[in-house]
Amino acid sequence: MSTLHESSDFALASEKAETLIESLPWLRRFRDRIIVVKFGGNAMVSPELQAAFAADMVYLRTVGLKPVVVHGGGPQISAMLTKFGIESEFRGGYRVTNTEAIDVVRMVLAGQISRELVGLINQSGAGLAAAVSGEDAGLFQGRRRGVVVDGEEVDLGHVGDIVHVDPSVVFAHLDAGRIPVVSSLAPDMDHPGHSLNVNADAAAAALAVALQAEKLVVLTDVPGLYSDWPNRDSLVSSISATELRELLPKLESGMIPKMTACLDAVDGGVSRAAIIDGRQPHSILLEIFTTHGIGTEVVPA
Ligand SMILES: Nc1ncnc2c1ncn2[C@@H]1O[C@H](COP(=O)(O)OP(=O)(O)O)[C@@H](O)[C@H]1O
Ligand SMILES: CC(=O)N[C@@H](CCC(=O)OP(=O)(O)O)C(=O)O
Repeated sequence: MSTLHESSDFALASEKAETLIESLPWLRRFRDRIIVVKFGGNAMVSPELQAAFAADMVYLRTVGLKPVVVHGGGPQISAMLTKFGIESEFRGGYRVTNTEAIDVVRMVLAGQISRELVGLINQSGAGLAAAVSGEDAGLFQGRRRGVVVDGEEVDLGHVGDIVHVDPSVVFAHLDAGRIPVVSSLAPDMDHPGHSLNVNADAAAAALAVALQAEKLVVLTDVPGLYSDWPNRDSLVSSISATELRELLPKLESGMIPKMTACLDAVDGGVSRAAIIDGRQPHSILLEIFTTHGIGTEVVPA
């Protein structure tokens, strides 16, 4: 037998009901809208968090939104490269990817992480998830890029930008009621038969623009963008595209591709972009369905 503690149970129940009611305008606003969700490798820190993420995607789809997942896997790629004895380094936030490394990148992204996420989503919502690599069905076309670090041009090897997106395959999955899970690889359009390693933040932004998504949400391992990193008092709750453009040259490492992606998305017509803490279970539900959201939001203008 269990007993009721009337006042505390009542308060807790009221709080839960208020949260549900708070979600109502957001359920209306986002109904039938596409949300691109970037799930970073650093946010996939435990099986529990991955399972919570998968359940969140099923929740979003079930209440009428259209989530599209773009996953990362930086730390997992690094671990596999180490296992194979292949060296890799990051320059300007991007992995230098030689001919040996690109095979490992593809194996980890499309062969391991994508499969795991599809499996987890399908455990929560049978048959909802479908894996799509950027190399499939003409989804992405890429072009090699270098990066300028301290004024010097650095060759990144098989690393590229997405220069063309054909989102038909993603729309087809969405129309069929599925949750597409996209890996950030692209065919190298200048070197047929070769693949490019695309930063997953950049891939998510390019896809969000092509789909004209309502929102891009990036899950990572910090609560959001710090304007004066690593000063923990400088967490930004909202920033305009103009302010972000000014801040961008002062940013470091992992935040450079992430904030560039948010800026590209908003400049490309996506209404909003947000960076949130993927280590907090169900953070995406709080971001989408509460008035103040969490993390850092990037807004146009
Ligand atoms: N200004 C900043 N604000 C927040 N995090 C920052 C900043 N500058 C650098 N970082 C680093 O960026 C990391 C997130 O990028 P990254 O490691 O590439 O994550 P992910 O795997 O999610 O893409 C954070 O863990 C943090 O260490
Ligand atoms: C060019 C480049 O750096 N590609 C990334 C692709 C994976 C990725 O972006 O994963 P996260 O989102 O977890 O960082 C890499 O090789 O790590």
